[in-house]
Amino acid sequence: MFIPKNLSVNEKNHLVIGGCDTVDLAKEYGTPLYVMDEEHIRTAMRAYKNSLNSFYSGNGLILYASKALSTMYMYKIASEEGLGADVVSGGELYTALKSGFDSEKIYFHGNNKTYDELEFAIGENVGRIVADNARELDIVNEICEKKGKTAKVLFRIKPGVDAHTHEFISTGQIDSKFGVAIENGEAFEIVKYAKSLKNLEIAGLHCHIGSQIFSLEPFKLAAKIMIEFAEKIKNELGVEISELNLGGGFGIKYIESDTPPEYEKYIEEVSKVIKTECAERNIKMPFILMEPGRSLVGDAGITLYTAGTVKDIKNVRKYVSVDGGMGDNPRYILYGAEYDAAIANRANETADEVVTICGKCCESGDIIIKDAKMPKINSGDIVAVMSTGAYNYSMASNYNRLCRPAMVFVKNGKASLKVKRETYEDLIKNDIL
Ligand SMILES: Cc1ncc(COP(=O)(O)O)c(C=O)c1O
Ligand SMILES: N[C@@H](CCCC[NH3+])C(=O)O
Repeated sequence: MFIPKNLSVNEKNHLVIGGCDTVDLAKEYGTPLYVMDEEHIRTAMRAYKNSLNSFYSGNGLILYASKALSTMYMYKIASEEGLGADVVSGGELYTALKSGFDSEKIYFHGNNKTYDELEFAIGENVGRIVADNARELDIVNEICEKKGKTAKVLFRIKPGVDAHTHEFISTGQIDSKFGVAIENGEAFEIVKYAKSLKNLEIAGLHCHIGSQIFSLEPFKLAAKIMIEFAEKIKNELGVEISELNLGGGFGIKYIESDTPPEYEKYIEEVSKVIKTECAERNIKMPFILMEPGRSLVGDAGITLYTAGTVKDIKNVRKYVSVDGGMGDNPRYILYGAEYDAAIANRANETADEVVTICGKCCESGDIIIKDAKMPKINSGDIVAVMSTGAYNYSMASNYNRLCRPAMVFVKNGKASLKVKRETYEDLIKNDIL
């Protein structure tokens, strides 16, 4: 059982986050409940920014990869902290804009942006379109022609780097649906093609090699390959990039044995590679973008559940069912993801049982933690699952017509509701009899 550093235990033996007693939170807002530690998020954002200032003279911008947790309040925090945002759909873009986010600082991603989405993005003057393929360039060019605008584009490049992460979240290799590869010449061809389109301005290159990565080596290798490619298009096409976007992917601690390096180290090392490679190849040092998602919000969040059925199948397994599950956290069923948990109302008890914490959906794979080492859990206990801030709410579903949980942000002992709990009415609001 591992309790992240930003959590503590109070005199009632209750788990505390952002100065708030989690048992009180569960009482006031109900369960399941997503709880986000606002100060922790802001501190992580500042750490990224400060490192960029220290190691790359501030010549860059941190973009919040909002797919990790896309809510209006999250865009507000990112904006207040001076970050840009990476959005990947019309829906994320709409949410960001509705929160008042500066469209100039929005980078629009996606491997299959629709015509409508691109028209929306260009109409709203998003800062950059990160172009995935040649078809998309044609659409962007056509929309710009119609609107009398110019779009600034980056190209999503597959640098051919193995990120050593789960197959489903590995994206830098040639066999990936995202972007164009360097190794088969497609990347070169797309830059050449873009040059021929009159309503585009080539701003630079982008890569993203995967997610939940612990080793710095793949990031450094990707940066090197991207600068080599920048040199090639400069020499052979006369295209000089002004921006290099290195994506996100930085891993976080979900369980005790996870050991992510500090992001300061990551930015320091990658900056060194860029400086050296640019100097050697006579390339102008590009404006750098980084797109962390998980590492900004992942370990800032916990989910509170109420334990219900406890089923001890002698000599087989003990199951504790909670009032949520794969609907609010599908990461076990998708990736076999591992989590740690505590009993919020008896936080300091010794973990001397092995139990499987499962959800209430009609799927045997609806598990949150398999074989968790926990103190004895009784019906009615509040179970707090750690590090659920990223890719939980954003990937939540209404499977089995469960209502998506509420989300509160906590800070200095105060909680503020930022996403309301869905109601049965919400579930049927688009149904037609
Ligand atoms: C293009 C792009 N940028 C950034 C991210 C954020 O990744 P992470 O949450 O692992 O930092 C992703 C998701 O993997 C992505 O696809
Ligand atoms: N959703 C994934 C990561 C994919 C990141 C987006 N490309 C996860 O929960 O780990």
